[in-house]
Amino acid sequence: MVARVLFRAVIMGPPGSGKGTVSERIVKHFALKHLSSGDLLRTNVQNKTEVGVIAKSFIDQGQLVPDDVITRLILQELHKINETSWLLDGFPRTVSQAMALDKAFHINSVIDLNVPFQTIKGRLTARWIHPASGRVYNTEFNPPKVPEVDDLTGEPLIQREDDKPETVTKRLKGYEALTRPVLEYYQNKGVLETFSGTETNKIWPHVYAFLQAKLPDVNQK
Ligand SMILES: Nc1nc2c(ncn2[C@@H]2O[C@H](COP(=O)(O)OP(=O)(O)O)[C@@H](O)[C@H]2O)c(=O)[nH]1
Ligand SMILES: Nc1ncnc2c1ncn2[C@@H]1O[C@H](COP(=O)(O)OP(=O)(O)O)[C@@H](O)[C@H]1O
Repeated sequence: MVARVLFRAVIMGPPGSGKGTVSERIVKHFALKHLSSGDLLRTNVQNKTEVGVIAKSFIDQGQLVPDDVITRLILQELHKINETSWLLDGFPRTVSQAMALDKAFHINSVIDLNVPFQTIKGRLTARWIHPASGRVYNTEFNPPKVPEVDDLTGEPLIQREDDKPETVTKRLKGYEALTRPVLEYYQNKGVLETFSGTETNKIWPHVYAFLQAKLPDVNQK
């Protein structure tokens, strides 16, 4: 019997850099399960779980949820998909989270979307999401077929409370202070792969080529 080799990847980048958009494309081509910390937290907030109630005030203020809360939540989810290759989006966001993740799993690659802050700000005010699936739209870049309606389910789209300009500014500052050191952490481990640019459509072919060298494309015609 051939042992199955699991591939564990993380996608990083400032808020609005395109992590969700690129992740959607990655999972269309490669057999990776996508786990987004933001989507998971929003589901918890909506369902008013214990974690959701704690997380809500931090998210609304553009602050990170405490390390112990998010780390427990994510590791619990990852253990549920232990037999699968995965792509983790939005976690880790602090060095302490990265160290906790390292203790539990070996990370093969970290994809870093390096998009200038100036480019990001305008994108987020035009972002609309379908909360149940995590599908992401943009009124200019990838509008839904019908305004404010999800293409696949026909359900309403929403704008995130934390995509207001003043909250975005806070989130970007938080990224600089707390998350940038995580890039250095992974750089030192030799697993960081940075993709720089201002447009997802130009960044994507490079991300695709990088992954294709490591994984079979399951969507190839
Ligand atoms: N104008 C523009 N918008 C983009 C581009 N790539 C993604 N977006 C939109 O920018 C917003 C943020 O992207 P998202 O994937 O949610 O970023 P994340 O916060 O890193 O997960 C969404 O509304 C996307 O549809 C791009 O190249 N140009
Ligand atoms: N790893 C994490 N650590 C702490 N807080 C997190 C983490 N992931 C998500 N959050 C919280 O959820 C919010 C939304 O996250 P996310 O959807 O990933 O935003 P974006 O895609 O715009 O970067 C963050 O601003 C933060 O409050």
